[in-house]
Amino acid sequence: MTAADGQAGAPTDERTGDHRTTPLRVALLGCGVVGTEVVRLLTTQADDLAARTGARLELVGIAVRDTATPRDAVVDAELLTTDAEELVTRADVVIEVVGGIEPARSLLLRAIEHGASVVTANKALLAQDGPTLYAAADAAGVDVYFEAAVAGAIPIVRPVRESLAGDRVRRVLGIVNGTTNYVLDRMTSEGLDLDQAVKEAQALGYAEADPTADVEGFDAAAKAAILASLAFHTRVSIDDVDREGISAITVDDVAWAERTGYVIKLLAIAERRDEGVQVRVHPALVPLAHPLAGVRGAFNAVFVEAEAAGELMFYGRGAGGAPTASAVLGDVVSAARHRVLGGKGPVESSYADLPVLPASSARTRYQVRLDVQDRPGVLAQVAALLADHGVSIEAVRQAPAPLGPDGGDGLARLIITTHEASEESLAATVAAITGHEAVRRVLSVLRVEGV
Ligand SMILES: NC(=O)c1ccc[n+]([C@@H]2O[C@H](COP(=O)([O-])OP(=O)(O)OC[C@H]3O[C@@H](n4cnc5c(N)ncnc54)[C@H](O)[C@@H]3O)[C@@H](O)[C@H]2O)c1
Ligand SMILES: N[C@@H](CCO)C(=O)O
Ligand code: NA
Repeated sequence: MTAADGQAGAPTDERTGDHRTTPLRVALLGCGVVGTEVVRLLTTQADDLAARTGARLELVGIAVRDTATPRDAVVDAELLTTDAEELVTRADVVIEVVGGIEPARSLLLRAIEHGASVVTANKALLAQDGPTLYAAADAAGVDVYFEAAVAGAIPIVRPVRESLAGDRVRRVLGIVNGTTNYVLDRMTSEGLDLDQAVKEAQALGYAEADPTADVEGFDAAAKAAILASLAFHTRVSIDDVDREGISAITVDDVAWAERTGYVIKLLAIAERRDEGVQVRVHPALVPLAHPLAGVRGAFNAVFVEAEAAGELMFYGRGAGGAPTASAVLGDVVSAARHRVLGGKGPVESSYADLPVLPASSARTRYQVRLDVQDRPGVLAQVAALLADHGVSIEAVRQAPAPLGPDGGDGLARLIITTHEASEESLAATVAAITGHEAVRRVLSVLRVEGV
């Protein structure tokens, strides 16, 4: 089937307003949390989708691992197949919601070779090997769409790739992983420990098949790489992203954050510097007054700072079957419209080819929490260690250290917030502080962002 099939002169379906009577063949790969909701939308919105695209979207097959697995009633058992390789050769649009690198990559490449446009939610694949897919699609004259791969339902890929194509993006700062935001939120509001909160996120369908991808920041790093590539017209892979997850964050960290006017969030940060771009994912203290601090539960939010546009904020559901399926269907409609009316979606833009800078080039503020001997001169000695390393103090708070298993008597807790410092000088400072005889323990070192 070619785009020309649906152009002027084709008959119009009176009920739906279709410009053509030949349906577009849609193949679905994967029928899990997202796939099931994609089927539901394709089924329940069939007439509207036909009117919006100009052709009926006919689901011609659903590739699954096991056809005997019990499924939602919306899934027609007749459409199930375990032969994904065959299925992708007989579709105009292939939707991939299997996840992982293989066989998703081979199946998408095969679909493209056979002339299908593809829609994927697979950030892991795009962040590792997106350019291979983009090049294949470009050569075949078909589309690759991936709105669902970053921040689920939130329109963010399209705005960065298309709406801001005439501007210069300076910085992207986002909460792009629903699971970790949910977990940190539950730790903050309910005092749950990390494992309990992860189990809840899994039960709610937010977490990846292996929640390590969420907890250790791999999922957010993949999204950061995709966003950075789009924002800076430069190839950024997941290997370029400096990544730290939330597994070391304790209920104590979360409680102290709140006491000092912050909330802990896992942030994805992509910045344009004079020398190149810097992309990182890590937990950070966000001031309670900052709009990102109010992003609760599994919600996501992305700030984009562009030279002409100024600050933009995108907010909504970043995970879950139905929200993610919404983004998938939006892409399916775009790809299908091109099939009907001709034309093509955006291709990869990597012309700027900026260097990706190492993590050590990042400059940010830090908060260091430590217990010290409560005697004259200790605070001055600790302050001198920061000064020796060129790290400027913004604020110091002191409180009696809470009694712990090894006692708290005679100890004071210091919470030191710094001005901007390089990662290198901060690390050297913390090493010096840790080695000081009056310091009992350094409890945490967290970056402060969004100030
Ligand atoms: N769940 C979310 O909130 C969410 C949000 C955004 C993006 N995504 C992405 O969407 C994709 C799917 O996520 P999900 O949550 O639906 O995962 P899932 O684990 O619920 O579903 C994936 C399905 O694919 C099936 N599968 C695995 N290998 C297969 C193969 N070779 N052929 C056919 N089927 C196969 C699995 O059996 C499973 O049913 C992933 O790339 C994920 O990163 C998920
Ligand atoms: N596991 C991901 C799904 C959305 O990509 C999350 O928690 O945000
Ligand atoms: Na999105």
